[in-house]
Amino acid sequence: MEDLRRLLLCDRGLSVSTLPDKGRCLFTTRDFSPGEIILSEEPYVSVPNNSSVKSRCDWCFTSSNIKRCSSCHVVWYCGSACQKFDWKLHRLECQLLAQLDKNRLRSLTPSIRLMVKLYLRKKLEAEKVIPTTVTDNYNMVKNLVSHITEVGETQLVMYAQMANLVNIILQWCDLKIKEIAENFSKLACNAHTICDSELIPLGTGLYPIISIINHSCNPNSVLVFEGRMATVRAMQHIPKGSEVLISYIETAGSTMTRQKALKEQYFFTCGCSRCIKLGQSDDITESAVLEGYGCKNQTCDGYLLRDPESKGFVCQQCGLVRGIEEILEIVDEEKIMSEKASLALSSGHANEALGMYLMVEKLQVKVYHSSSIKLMRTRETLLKMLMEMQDWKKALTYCRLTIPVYERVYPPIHPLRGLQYYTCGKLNWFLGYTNEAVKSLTQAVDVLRITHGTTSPFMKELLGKLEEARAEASYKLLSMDLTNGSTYL
Ligand SMILES: C[S@@+](CC[C@H](N)C(=O)[O-])C[C@H]1O[C@@H](n2cnc3c(N)ncnc32)[C@H](O)[C@@H]1O
Repeated sequence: MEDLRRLLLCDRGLSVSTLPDKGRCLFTTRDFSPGEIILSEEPYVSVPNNSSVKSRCDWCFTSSNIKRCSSCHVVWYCGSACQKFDWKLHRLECQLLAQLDKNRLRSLTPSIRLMVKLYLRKKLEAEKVIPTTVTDNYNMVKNLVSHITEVGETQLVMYAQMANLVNIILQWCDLKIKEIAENFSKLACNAHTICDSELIPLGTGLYPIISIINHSCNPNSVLVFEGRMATVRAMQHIPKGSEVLISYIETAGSTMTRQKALKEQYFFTCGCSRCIKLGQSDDITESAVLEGYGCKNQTCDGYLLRDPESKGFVCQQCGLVRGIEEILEIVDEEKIMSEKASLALSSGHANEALGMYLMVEKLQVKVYHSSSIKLMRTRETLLKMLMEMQDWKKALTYCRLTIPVYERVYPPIHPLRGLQYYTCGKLNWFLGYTNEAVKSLTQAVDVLRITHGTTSPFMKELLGKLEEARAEASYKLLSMDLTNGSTYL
């Protein structure tokens, strides 16, 4: 820990301190500017979320040109370079996986594989096959919080079952189920979901230094990935002596929803600048808007609060009372339709699912506030489906409908907000709305150059698109001037 402190302090303008209510915390020892890289780290161990429909390279996570390992038939690689990087560890894993029967292979989830890889890495470090560094060694894993004493019984039983399976796979006589179970608990509150630049999950990785970073619902930094490499970037000016904070959860929800998610998975009560407002009048309003019902009068955009005197909710804008029974009737209908729609979508009946999601949206418009998160999620699903069907016009309509809610629930610099502007820009571009495309792509660049940097292939593509759109907008303007000019002649 002392070595780590010195290393981080000297090289990166960071230091590790321990606070009684938070445990280890990462602090800055110099200023960081918006978009600046605070920390980059390779995973200690990682694993892709492979499924029967899509597999990825075990090292770099690409899904292109991958081939299955010819010995174990479980792990995939995109080429000999990635296979070589992974070979020291996979050589051992390969022998173990090759021995598993069909039933065992079916229970080989990404979490189980990650744990097997963790123990194999520990063994290879002990045997000096894999060299260790101050920031890359099993002691870093030992230092992670597990919260094992706070884990509920059902979860403990599940960890024990998973530990048993790891034990069967490894076949080591000195392994203790209790220790493996505790390591599963560590993974639950320390491992990170590896995503692509568009924040689509690809797998899971354990990044021991990044795991020192605590959470805030109003973070000053963001975690993004390029392949397996994780990078924490400053989202704003971070003065020397500040704590580096990222968000562990989806921050769009109400304070109560966020706190519930943090308590359930990470066992703490967040005391960030947003969470301390819990129960204050602004917080109650925001929660009613985001997760509550809308006014019965469709032309009124008021939010509703429960009327303690009557059996209903009162619109805080026009005073209209809405009965609980009427609300529940629509909510029930919406729930049933949502379940059917999701089933149709997962069974590959895209057209049927689209019709159902449109009905869900109609019901949600009837019952929820216009800035409801549920309604926003349905519109995101519709947007995604329509894009897959290449119905750009309708997709743009739904994209536009989500933007005001994104602008309400996410701060100006937030990757999801930047990505939604990007989608809007691309759709405008496909449809030939050049000026709108320039506007949305500019908004996307303003956000994503800070959260994602400017050098990744993803960002280069975005910057190229913006340049193209700008050139076309200028060309159109010039042609219009010439046409107008010729009428005057
Ligand atoms: C990924 S670890 C972060 C590093 C951790 N503080 C440590 O000592 O290793 C996640 C755990 O840190 C603690 N934590 C993170 N953010 C916190 C916060 N804002 N307030 C209190 N505890 C927090 C919780 O115990 C949580 O389960």
